Amino acid sequence: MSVLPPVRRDRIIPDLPSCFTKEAALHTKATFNPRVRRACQDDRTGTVGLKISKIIVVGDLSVGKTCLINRFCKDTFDKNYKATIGVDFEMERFEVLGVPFSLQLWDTAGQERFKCIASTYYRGAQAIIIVFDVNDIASLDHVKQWLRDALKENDPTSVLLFLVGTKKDLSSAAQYNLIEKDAIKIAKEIKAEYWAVSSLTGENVNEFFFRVASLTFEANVLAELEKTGPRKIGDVVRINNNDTNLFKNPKKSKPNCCQ
Ligand SMILES: Nc1nc2c(ncn2[C@@H]2O[C@H](COP(=O)(O)OP(=O)(O)OP(=O)(O)O)[C@@H](O)[C@H]2O)c(=O)[nH]1
Ligand SMILES: [Mg+2]
Repeated sequence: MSVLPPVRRDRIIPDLPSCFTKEAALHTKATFNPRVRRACQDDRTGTVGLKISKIIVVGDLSVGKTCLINRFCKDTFDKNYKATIGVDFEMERFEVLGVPFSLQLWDTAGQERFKCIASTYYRGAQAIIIVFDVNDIASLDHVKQWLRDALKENDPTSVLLFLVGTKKDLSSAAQYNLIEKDAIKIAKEIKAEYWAVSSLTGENVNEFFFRVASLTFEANVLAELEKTGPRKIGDVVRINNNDTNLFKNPKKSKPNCCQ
């Protein structure tokens, strides 16, 4: 018997959503991998529907990490800045190709004094979302450092990377185009998929998280098929095995390493 309510209708993903730009995408295929589609049709997705995929969101202070998550999960926007202390998380349940799929979105602190608390929660991520503010070039310059820190706790060969520019509403088209060039260059260097969003207007926020859910789901199913059958040429498996069981409550307790 299921202990969970049905997935919200606006969290159902029947097709692979498009990338933001083909210039910096994890892949540019129009549909889900055929093996994944077949596995979903034939009910051969194993434990994928029972697990939670951990997604961590990192980046400089005040770039808009919390607002991004709140826009997607609660459809709210707060114009007042309240620093995240350590970490927080939200759960989002989807249905992808008819299979239930859950993401745990970990919102981490960008402020230096809370970073050591936050970094203890980096481990076991299936995707890392690195956030910068499109109006603040310094926050883009710090992206690689955030990635280095997050990868200390994760397997670089299996984790999916996303680079997200926020506060697009505050930028003129000319300013935005300028920083986009640099951002796409960095996204390509670090092999991340690039997105630009506004949590104030909601522009691209749902599209972005649907893409994160879809690509993480696809990687999970491919990893599951890898366990149960022979690999076929052309399949890309990028996932680790640190997912959490859906029926266990993640601990929110905070370590006391920071003063
Ligand atoms: N105009 C505009 N303001 C935004 C947007 N996203 C966030 N902000 C504002 O930027 C400030 C910081 O946002 P937060 O989401 O709290 O930033 P954060 O990255 O979580 O910061 P830390 O928790 O300290 O790491 C707030 O005043 C938000 O209202 C956006 O898309 N557009
Ligand atoms: Mg925050």
